[in-house]
Amino acid sequence: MGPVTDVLPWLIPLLVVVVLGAVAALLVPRMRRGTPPPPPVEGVERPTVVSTGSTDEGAGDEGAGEVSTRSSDEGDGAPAVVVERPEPVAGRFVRLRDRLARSGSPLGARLLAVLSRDHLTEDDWDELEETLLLADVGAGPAGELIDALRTRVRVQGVSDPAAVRALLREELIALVDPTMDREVRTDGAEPGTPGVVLVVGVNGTGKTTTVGKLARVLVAEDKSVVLGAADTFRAAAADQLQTWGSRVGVHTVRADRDGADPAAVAFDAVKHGKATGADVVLVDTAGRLQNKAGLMDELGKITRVVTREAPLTEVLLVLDATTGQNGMQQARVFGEVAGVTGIVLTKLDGTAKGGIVVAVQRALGVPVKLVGLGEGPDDLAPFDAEQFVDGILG
Ligand SMILES: Nc1nc2c(ncn2[C@@H]2O[C@H](COP(=O)(O)OP(=O)(O)OP(=O)(O)O)[C@@H](O)[C@H]2O)c(=O)[nH]1
Repeated sequence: MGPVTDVLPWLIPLLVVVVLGAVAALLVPRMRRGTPPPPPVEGVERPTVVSTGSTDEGAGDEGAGEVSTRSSDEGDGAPAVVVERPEPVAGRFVRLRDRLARSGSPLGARLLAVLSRDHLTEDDWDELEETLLLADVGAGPAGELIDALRTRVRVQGVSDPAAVRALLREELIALVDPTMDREVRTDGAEPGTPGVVLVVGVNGTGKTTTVGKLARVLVAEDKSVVLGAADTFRAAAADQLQTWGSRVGVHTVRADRDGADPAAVAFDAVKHGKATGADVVLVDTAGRLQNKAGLMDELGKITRVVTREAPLTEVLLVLDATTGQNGMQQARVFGEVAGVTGIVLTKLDGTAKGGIVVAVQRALGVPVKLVGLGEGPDDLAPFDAEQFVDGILG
């Protein structure tokens, strides 16, 4: 064989590898870019704020809903991006409620253990009250529950464990208050405007995660959503939010530098949502609680600026259920400065402090609307008083 025929068997595969490499080098950056930026919004001059889509991966890997493909809808010929289909909202609390009873010594089990004793003594009633206080129900509501139970046990002469359990269930439901309106307001307040949900709370409570999970709830309800990354204080917060959004094909408006004006980002997000006919804009904020005046300035400015475009329809305060009385203090400050209309209690999974639901509603006079029951992307559920009580009774 001649030199050419000697070389051919390895030269051909080599050429194929080189050509494939060149094609991949052209395509991969384009795919990474994912959903292209939205059309420019008239009247927005601030060059510091840019709108970007992304196909990043990895926000909370557990329990993702079904995966489907949907083409990016901007029509510039960009390749299809993979988006997830979030789990339906109906039935979420039932799926997740067992997690309420999973903590070391569940509230319901401890209450029932005392209530099932024969002839309840003063000490037994004190023990019941103490159990409620340890679960962060708060002194007022705990006293009310004990008084109501004592009266009913005495008047009705209840001793059968099933009947005692039924009484306790009724009284706990009354305490959580099933009559409160827990709907998250996501419909636009005026024709042609999106619903605008401002999400506030201290860093680390699960605020950004909650905005991401809430976007999935809305997508599961076939709503079109825009996210505003107005937490410009922590560099990674906007990336984290964008990652959540991109997993369900939701666009994020964010600043191109750390420390940009949060109000400008919030404004641009709402303006973009309005211009593109989105149903809902969710705005994540930084919520640094260094002092009340600073917080009031920041949230006040965001509210003023955003409402030039569209009225706020909901202000959700995110609270970490595991922080007990500290959380209550934060709740009061935010309640005073931010006009909170609903509470999201996160990390209710695996805490014995479920009573915080009652305490925080009393302190702020607004309902718990959503609860976080895990780190999975669809572990956020609309709150329901009866399901909650059944969860803590186990
Ligand atoms: N177990 C559990 N963990 C949660 C829940 N919600 C959020 N987390 C976790 O709490 C941690 C903090 O969440 P983030 O969303 O980053 O908190 P943040 O309040 O936005 O903090 P910043 O972005 O710094 O403002 C993350 O590890 C979340 O996975 C929940 O309902 N249950």
